[in-house]
Amino acid sequence: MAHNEMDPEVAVELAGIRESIDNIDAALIHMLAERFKFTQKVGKLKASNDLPPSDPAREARQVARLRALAEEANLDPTFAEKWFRFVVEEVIHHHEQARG
Ligand SMILES: C=C(O[C@@H]1C=C(C(=O)O)C=C[C@H]1O)C(=O)O
Repeated sequence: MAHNEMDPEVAVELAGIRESIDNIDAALIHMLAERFKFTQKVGKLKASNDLPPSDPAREARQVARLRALAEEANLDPTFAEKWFRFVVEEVIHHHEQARG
């Protein structure tokens, strides 16, 4: 079999696994969309009460919690923290915009 050809049984197995990956990716997009809906509400609340966009103490608690959850789930805690900080950076950007 040529290097770039796939055994039909392998192709079927791969397609089945990829269906689950596609479902998980779709769920992640929906969960992120919901998370941003709630963080936008926090942004409005902060803007109308003259509170700062970021809350480093809350972030530190969340980082500790998520790192522990990642360890329990056999997910790299450094990756979990990177993901969280990436999302929070976008949230804070939204909160700054909400302040006008
Ligand atoms: C959403 C908030 O605003 C910011 C974003 C956070 C987040 O996305 O988890 C956490 C803390 C804040 O820096 C909040 O204060 O709860």
